[in-house]
Amino acid sequence: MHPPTPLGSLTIVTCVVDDGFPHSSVSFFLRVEDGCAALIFSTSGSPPSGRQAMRRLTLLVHPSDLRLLTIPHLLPIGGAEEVGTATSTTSDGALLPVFVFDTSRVFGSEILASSSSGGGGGVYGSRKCGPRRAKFILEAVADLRSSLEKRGSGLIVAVGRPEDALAYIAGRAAGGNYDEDEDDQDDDGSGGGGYGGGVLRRVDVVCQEEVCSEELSVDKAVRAELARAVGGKCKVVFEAVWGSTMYDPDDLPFDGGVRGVPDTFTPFRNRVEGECSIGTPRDVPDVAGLRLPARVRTIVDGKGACRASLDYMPTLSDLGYTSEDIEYASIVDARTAMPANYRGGETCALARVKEYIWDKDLLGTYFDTRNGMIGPDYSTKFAPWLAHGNVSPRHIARECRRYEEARVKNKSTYWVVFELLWRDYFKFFAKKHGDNIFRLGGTAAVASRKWGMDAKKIRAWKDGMTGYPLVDANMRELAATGFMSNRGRQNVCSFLAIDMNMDWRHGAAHFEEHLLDYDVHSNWGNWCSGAGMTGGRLNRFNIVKQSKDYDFGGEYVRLWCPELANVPDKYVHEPWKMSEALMEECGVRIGPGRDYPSPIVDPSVTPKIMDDGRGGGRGHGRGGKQRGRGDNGGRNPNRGRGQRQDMKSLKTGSYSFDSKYV
Ligand SMILES: Cc1cc2nc3c(=O)[nH]c(=O)nc-3n(C[C@H](O)[C@H](O)[C@H](O)COP(=O)(O)OP(=O)(O)OC[C@H]3O[C@@H](n4cnc5c(N)ncnc54)[C@H](O)[C@@H]3O)c2cc1C
Repeated sequence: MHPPTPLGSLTIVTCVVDDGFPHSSVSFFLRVEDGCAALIFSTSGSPPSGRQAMRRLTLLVHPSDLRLLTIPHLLPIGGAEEVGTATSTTSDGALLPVFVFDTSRVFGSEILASSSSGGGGGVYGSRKCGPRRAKFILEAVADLRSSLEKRGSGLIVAVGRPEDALAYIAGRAAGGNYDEDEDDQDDDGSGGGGYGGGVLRRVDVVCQEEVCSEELSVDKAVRAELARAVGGKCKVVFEAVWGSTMYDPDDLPFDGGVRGVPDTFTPFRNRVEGECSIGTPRDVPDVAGLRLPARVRTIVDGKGACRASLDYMPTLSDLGYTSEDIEYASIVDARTAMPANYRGGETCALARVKEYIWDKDLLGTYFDTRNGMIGPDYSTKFAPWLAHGNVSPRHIARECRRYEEARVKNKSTYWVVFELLWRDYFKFFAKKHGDNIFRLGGTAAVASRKWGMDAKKIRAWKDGMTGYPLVDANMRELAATGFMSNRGRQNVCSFLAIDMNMDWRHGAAHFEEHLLDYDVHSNWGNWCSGAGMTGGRLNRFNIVKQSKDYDFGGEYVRLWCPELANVPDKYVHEPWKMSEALMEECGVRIGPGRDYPSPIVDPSVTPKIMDDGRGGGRGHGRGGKQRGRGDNGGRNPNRGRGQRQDMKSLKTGSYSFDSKYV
């Protein structure tokens, strides 16, 4: 272990998962600077004589990024440097990382129970974070702790309201001028860490810039609580720093920056690729840069209500999950498309990047395989790790470039970076449109559409019992594994929002509960767009045609709908067309209350919504994205015939790097 930091400064890194609607997660980084209470910073670990004043405290708040590689991104490089308005010095600093599980907004038995019941507290009857993703997050936090420990640091884990936990830790680090209750008094009665009320002059909060209102409300609460806890004695400064995208918003070539981002993807892509470059991640600080303060265990001893300590790690049960949830989260379905033995965390994320790109050499064929639905290798499966900041898109883009230089450069090697650009786009899009991405009428404020609401039908969609095998297979896969292919997502989204004409937000919230890779911007942006609520033409996916195009022999459908295992290929995507005799022959009866349901919506009827003049187009989707292979809008079912041609016409673009962070 590296020796504890010398007297001078302390950095606390706090990562707060706040994974609910419309949150993703939030990490807080807190730095105490320029002198501190002696008990904390003594190099010997024992208190020097006399009391020393803590003059400055900086909180760095960074959403979603559970990886060591996040830390350098937010730290000023060597010595004094401006971080927005907050000038800080790291040369003699110490880093105290903290992760808070938000049991007041995301986890916690009351939150989880109220949402799963579909009652007043729930968001469209779905929970903010299902147990499978919660398990992934726990693994990621444990991995981060282990990485930090290997570098002589550690990770404080806490539960509760982030604002309370941070204020508690800051208060104790500040010298006992904040305590949550009497029980926290030390034996010497000095309170908190027993520092006897050192004088804190300034608290800086530097956070990752948030985009959606719930995340912003957490920031606000943190600001208020810190001000309450330590603000009477010192100045509190809050600074937001952008992160988690390949491109910096400041570099965007649109008038008004993010506010000028086009509402369709193609013009965004063309200009960004032509005029911007991808930022380069910084190196992780060395051991000296990550050193823990002495007596850190005195500051956070696990005794407070938030249980903050270097050893504490909640269980799923502590987070409010039931025994059924816990059992469900532990089951690994052999049919999963996720890579074998995947786990949350940077270690596994980097291993998957290496495996996919280098060991299995799959990057060079991604464009041709990406529309698959079975197995770990048809697409990268990077999304769950990206969503939790276990790996950065900049790192992946750099690996793609390295691969191009070492092996081959082709459409596939470009296409992964192209997909990551979609991810960037949805974050910028969410920032531009704010909470409109969560509204029924979407960013285009569509008011004309008459939505249906049928709880039983929505339940059937969620349970994979719509009678449309491709939809049902995908929904069952999601429930059983927490993953669904992009092809599947587009189809089930279109089916719920257009064919079933149900409030699309039920679908988005269901995805939010179940997806391992849930990301507020990508999920709600894709749903809003898929439902046709971002403007432009409505892009309906013809489910039967899609089934035949992408699951020709029905292998995928049979995998997830075993009732259909013996149905002949000809009928596997339209089992309702079988005669009673054929059903008998292949051992499945189709119909209400039978082995497999009949179609929930009449396959012979084009959804009414397609007649409003917006349907029939292709390539609208997320603003002109043509991944639908020319999926037709429903009026002309043959329109998609030239799909493969369309695929070929998708043009390769380019990407370049900005070396300014190297
Ligand atoms: C209705 C709907 C909801 C979605 N919800 C999410 C979500 O919550 N989180 C999420 O990460 N992706 C979401 N996506 C996008 C996409 O389906 C997944 O990113 C992808 O399927 C994940 O698998 P992969 O990592 O193998 O992707 P790959 O095909 O290997 O793509 C590489 C990476 O590019 C990014 N990417 C690819 N397609 C998209 C896209 N359309 N939008 C944004 N980023 C993209 C992802 O980060 C992905 O990991 C959604 C798509 C739809 C249609």
